[in-house]
Amino acid sequence: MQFKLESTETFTTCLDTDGRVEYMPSIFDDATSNRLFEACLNTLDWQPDQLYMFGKKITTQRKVAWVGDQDCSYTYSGVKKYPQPWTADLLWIKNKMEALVQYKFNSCLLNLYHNGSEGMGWHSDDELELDRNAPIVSLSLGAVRKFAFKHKLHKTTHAMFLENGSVLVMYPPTQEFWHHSLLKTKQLVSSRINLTFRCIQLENVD
Ligand SMILES: O=C(O)CCC(=O)C(=O)O
Ligand SMILES: [Fe+2]
Repeated sequence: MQFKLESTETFTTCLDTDGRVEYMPSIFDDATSNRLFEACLNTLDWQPDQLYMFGKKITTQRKVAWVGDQDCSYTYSGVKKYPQPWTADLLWIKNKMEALVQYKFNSCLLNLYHNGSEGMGWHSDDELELDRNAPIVSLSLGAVRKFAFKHKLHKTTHAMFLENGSVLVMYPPTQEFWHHSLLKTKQLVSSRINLTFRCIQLENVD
């Protein structure tokens, strides 16, 4: 399947203190984004996420799929994950993202939000396995959703909408200083898939 990459647009800098976050809308046109959404939805093994909140195990409505090189494993919210193999579509997307930020990724965490009642709470992507010097590239497919950053110390917030086919890049040391969240909404919204391309340091993996 051939996909179209929109001509290069410029990044908007959303955050430039204690890290750097850049947003680029329309990396893929709508038709391509929709095809990629369907491809991810239909070809990956989606599982509920499991996390611990106040010591209690929670199973989310939101679904996750973890994809990566064979030797990658990853601890997410205290649970060890083994990756699914890359599909041709995901490898194609990975190459585009790598060209965009000039960095190589070995894994991708995908989240599927069925509607506005599903989101992701405040956190930072600072797991020990992650290469702290690598950017995290986040591609959004499907419904437009609000995403926000909150500074860990002075609690300043920055919010933005992540559109179909857009990319948000979080450069180091953003994760050290800021939490981020995908906010829930009472508005009627269709489903959304988010892909975060990450770089796992293999030396730290047992
Ligand atoms: O859905 C999103 O845009 C954010 C997902 C996220 O923060 C994560 O996967 O760590
Ligand atoms: Fe995150």
